[in-house]
Amino acid sequence: MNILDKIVFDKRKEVELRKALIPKSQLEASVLFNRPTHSLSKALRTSSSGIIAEHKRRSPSKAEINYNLNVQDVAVGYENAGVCGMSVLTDGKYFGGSLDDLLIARSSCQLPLLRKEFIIDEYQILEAKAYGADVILLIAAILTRDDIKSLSEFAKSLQLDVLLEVHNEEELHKSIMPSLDMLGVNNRDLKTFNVSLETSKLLSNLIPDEFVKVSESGISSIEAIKELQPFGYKGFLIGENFMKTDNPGKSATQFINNINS
Ligand SMILES: O=C(O)c1ccccc1NCC(=O)[C@H](O)[C@H](O)COP(=O)(O)O
Repeated sequence: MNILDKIVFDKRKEVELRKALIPKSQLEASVLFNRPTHSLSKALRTSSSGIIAEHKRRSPSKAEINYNLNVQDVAVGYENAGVCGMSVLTDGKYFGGSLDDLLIARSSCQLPLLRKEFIIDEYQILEAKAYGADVILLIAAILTRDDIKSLSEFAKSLQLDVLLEVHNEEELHKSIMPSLDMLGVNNRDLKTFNVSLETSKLLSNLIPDEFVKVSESGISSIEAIKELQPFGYKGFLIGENFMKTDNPGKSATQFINNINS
């Protein structure tokens, strides 16, 4: 079983337990559930940097990245740096994250927040809304076209933006539909962990113009951003490069200042 299959296998069991613990009606009745959301795709269209900065303690490809930070400091630091949005990993087992991280980020900043999760069930979208997310991620590698359609339409009905992630042409072709806002190309192969910016370049002209293009993973330099911009990318999801430092907000500030100089 590859790592992605293993994550999804574990996630199915986790979601069933979560559903038994907190009924949907309780999520729908929560304070944050009916708040207005902030659109990440709209913010990216007009942003000069397009940085979506991630909170990520560990990952299957890197093991530990940073356990010495608190989410509030990271969120405030990213907001002060002028990032366009923040991604919060909520998977516990493989990334050391939680829904509480999302809630703390929500209470700490006004940025559009992406729930970075392996979403396979509508219940997780209700959780995303109840814990303060503005955007959900759908990963084409773990979903059928029918799943992508029903989950994205459900997210849109809750005024959430949808970022659909692909890694190859086949995933892209099966996924394109009007209920998506952003198409993300993951430069990391989630089965082998190989990273190459060429993936974003190769797939860019296959993404229709109505979707905001986001390049994800393995971005660690201004040169990478400058290389990807001519291919139409407006969003750049960066995790480890900021999170491996003592002060991710400061790293993001320096990064953004260099993009704009
Ligand atoms: O990061 C991993 O090792 C990973 C492994 C398996 C599934 C997903 C994984 N990462 C999720 C992400 O997409 C990244 O956290 C995100 O794009 C930021 O990447 P990076 O800047 O390289 O930390």
